[in-house]
Amino acid sequence: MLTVKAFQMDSFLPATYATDLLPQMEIAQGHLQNGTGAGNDFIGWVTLPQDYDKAEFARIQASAAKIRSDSKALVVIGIGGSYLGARGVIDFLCSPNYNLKKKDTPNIYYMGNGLDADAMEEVMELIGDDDFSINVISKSGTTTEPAVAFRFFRKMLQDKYGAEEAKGRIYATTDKARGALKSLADSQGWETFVVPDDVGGRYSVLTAVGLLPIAATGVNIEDLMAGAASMMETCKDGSLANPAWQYAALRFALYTAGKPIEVLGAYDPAFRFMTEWWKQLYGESEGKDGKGIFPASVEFTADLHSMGQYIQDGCRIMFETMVRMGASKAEKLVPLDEADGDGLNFLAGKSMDFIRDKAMEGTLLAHTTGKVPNIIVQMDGKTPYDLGQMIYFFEYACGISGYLLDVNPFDQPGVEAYKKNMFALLGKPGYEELRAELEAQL
Ligand SMILES: O=P(O)(O)OC[C@H]1O[C@](O)(CO)[C@@H](O)[C@@H]1O
Repeated sequence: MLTVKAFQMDSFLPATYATDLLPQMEIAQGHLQNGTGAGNDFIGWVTLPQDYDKAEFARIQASAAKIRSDSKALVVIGIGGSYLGARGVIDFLCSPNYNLKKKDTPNIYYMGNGLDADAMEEVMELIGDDDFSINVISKSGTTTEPAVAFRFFRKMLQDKYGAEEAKGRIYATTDKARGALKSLADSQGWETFVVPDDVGGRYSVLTAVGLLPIAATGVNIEDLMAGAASMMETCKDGSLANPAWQYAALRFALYTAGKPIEVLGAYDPAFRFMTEWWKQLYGESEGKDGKGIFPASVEFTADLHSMGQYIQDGCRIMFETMVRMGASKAEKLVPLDEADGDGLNFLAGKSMDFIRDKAMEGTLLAHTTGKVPNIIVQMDGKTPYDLGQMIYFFEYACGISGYLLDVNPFDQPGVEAYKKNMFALLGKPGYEELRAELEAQL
C-alpha cells in the first residue's frame, strides 16, 4: 500500500500540525464522502473505481482490441484532463519511448493539446501510409484545440479510407448528451464513450477518457481500476491513518507556514507526464480566489543539474514531494574496468538502483538542510495496480486540500479568460464588441 512520509518535518512544522487540522479535515472528508461541499455535483470520481459502468468498460476493452487489430497508430486528440492522464499512465507503464519499441500494439500520437502546425504535420508524416484510428476526447465537445485537430485528422482518415470505412475508425469520448462532438458523433454513427456528468476533466483518467487509449497499448486496465478501488477503501477512513489525509495536512500546513510552491518529482523519467497530470489536477483545483499552492515539477536527477541550484539556494518558498517506486525491473550492474581511467571502479558491481538511491538520500538531506521540506510518497512498485492506487490517492488528497483551502476544488473559472479573448480575436460570431476592444490594445 502506498505510504506518505514526512522527512524531518519537526524543523518546519509544529508537532501538532496534523492534529490541529483535524476539525477541518473531518469537514473536508464529510464533503467528499457525503457530497456536502462546494462543487458537490462533480464528485462522481470518489466512488468511480467501484461503481463505474461495467458495460461501457467491456466496450472499451472491445474497442481497444479492435484498434490493436486494425491500426498501427492511434491519434489521441484531447487537451488538459482529456489528455494528460492517458499520456501520464502510458509513459509511466509502457515507457516514454513506447512509440519506438518493437510491438504489436499501435503507436500513440497525442494531438489537439496545442496549436502548432509543425507538430501536426510531423505526426501526419509519421503516420504516413500506416493504418490508423482516432480517439477524440472532449468533455465539453467544444474546446478549440482538439476540435481543430480533429478536423484535420478526420479529413486525413476520410481521404484514406472513404467516409464509410472512416466511421469505424473514429471513437469519440464526450458528454453523454450535449456538445458539438456528441451531435457530430450521433449523426455520423461513431462509437462513443461517456465522460460522466459528475466527473470533471482533471479527475477523469479512470473513465473512458483515459481508459480507451491506455487499453489500446495493452495495459491491464482492470488492474488499474483494482488499485484505485483499494485506495478508495483506504480513503474512506476519516482519520490520520488515511495517507491522503497525511499528505493534505502536510501540504496545507507547509503552505500556511510560508511555502506556497510544491515541487513534485521522481527519479524516473517515465514519471514526467504523471507530474504534468498532477499539475493540472492541483493547479486547477486549488489556484483560485487569490489562493493555492503553485504546483511545479522536476525530473531527478536530470533537474538536479539545472533547477537543483534554485531549490538548494534560491528563495525559500517551496517544499518537495518525491514519489518513490522501489526497485527497477532491470538490474544494471556497473562494469569493472581494469584501467579505471574514469576512477569509477569504486562503483563496480554496484547496481544503478543503488547509485540512484544514494543520490536520492543525498538530495533529501541537502534540500532539507537548505530549508526545503520533503514529503515522500512511497509506491509499492510500478504496476498498473500501484499506479491506480497513486492516481486515486492524489485525486482524493486534492479534494481534501481544496476544502482545507476553502475553495471549490471542482471548478476552473480562470481558464475562461483566455478562451474569450481568443474567440474574439479569431472573429467568432458573437464576440464583435470584445474583438474591437482587444484589438485596440494590441
Ligand atoms: O474535455 P474538454 O471539454 O475539451 O476540456 C479540456 C480541458 O479544458 C479545460 O476545460 C480548461 O480549459 C480543462 O478543465 C479540461 O481538462
